[in-house]
Amino acid sequence: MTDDSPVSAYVSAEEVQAEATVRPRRLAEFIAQDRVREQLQLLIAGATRRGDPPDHILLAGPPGLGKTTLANIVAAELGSALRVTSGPAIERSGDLAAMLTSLGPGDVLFIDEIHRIARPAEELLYSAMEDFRVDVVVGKGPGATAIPLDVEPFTLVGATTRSGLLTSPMRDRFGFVAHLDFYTADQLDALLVRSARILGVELTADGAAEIAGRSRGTPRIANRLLRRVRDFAEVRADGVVTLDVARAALTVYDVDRRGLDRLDRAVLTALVSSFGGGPVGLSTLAVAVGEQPDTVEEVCEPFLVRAGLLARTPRGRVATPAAWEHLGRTPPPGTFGANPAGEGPGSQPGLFADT
Ligand SMILES: Nc1ncnc2c1ncn2[C@@H]1O[C@H](COP(=O)(O)OP(=O)(O)OP(=O)(O)O)[C@@H](O)[C@H]1O
Repeated sequence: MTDDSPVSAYVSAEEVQAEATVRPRRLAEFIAQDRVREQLQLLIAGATRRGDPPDHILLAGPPGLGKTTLANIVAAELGSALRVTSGPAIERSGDLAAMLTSLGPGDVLFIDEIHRIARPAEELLYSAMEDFRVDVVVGKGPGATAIPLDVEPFTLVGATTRSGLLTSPMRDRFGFVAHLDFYTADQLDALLVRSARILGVELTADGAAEIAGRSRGTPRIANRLLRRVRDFAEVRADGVVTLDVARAALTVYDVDRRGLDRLDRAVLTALVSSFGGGPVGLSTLAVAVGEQPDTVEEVCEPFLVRAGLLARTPRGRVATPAAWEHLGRTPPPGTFGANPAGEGPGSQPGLFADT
């Protein structure tokens, strides 16, 4: 899967507007993630009763699961203004200091990809989060002076797809950490019904279930597939998204019944057809599908592993029996997972392993 794939979890610039149309505005409209919703609701209600801004909030989880949406919702529920930036956009700590000192009382500052913030800016953020104060350094060398500036009490909402990369001083300053999980097909079904209503798309129950099943547990992908299927329904059918329309449309977009795209399937097919199911090293596998190892590792593999189709073993990548089955093939005896004691390609140590 590449960034422009219909099942990429990343959002393109053109999609921002389309996403905004269906973005839930209030906690009550936010589908699933019940535990996180309940915890946030308590946090917001408690703070509102006391008249203080709530603790700083860290939202962790893979792309497209609703972190930006929740940041917007927190501000809306508090009736506060939202200021938005991202870790990579904060190049100099002075930029962050300017942003912090211009916040109004109770504002919500959303920093997306907070794990990518530069170290000097991160250090500035510590004192802002803890003491509502920043020290701005003026001048250089021995003559440099730190000027303390007050920051209005605010709530920081940080979002990260890589919570493991956050430093512990950073993580410790968040009073509330929420981990977002992938959505079940039923939850995505409900989400699609809601989005279809907002977009004015007629969607049958089996049409919704078909799209939900191919959406890789991710709301962003579900909404995107709905838009693609709507195009197909309007151009090639009578506008209604039925099971047949959804299937035909998603075939055109190369998204299979489990949500795999062309590259995902190429990886599995190479593994099964060229390497007997593995184990095979990452770089060998990447060459076989004509992609960079990074793309295979970071873009395809997380979903294939989560879907139980590929395993990363110390000896290399291995297709699971489910992968063989998904490709309509029968795994030979002794294939990984099929016969733990067995023989066959999967049991030959080091075969094809290069990394
Ligand atoms: N629980 C939900 N209910 C309804 N819609 C949702 C939900 N979660 C996400 N969405 C929709 O999915 C899309 C992606 O969500 P969002 O932009 O919040 O994801 P994200 O986790 O911030 O992604 P990224 O990490 O890439 O910024 C949006 O259009 C949003 O409306």
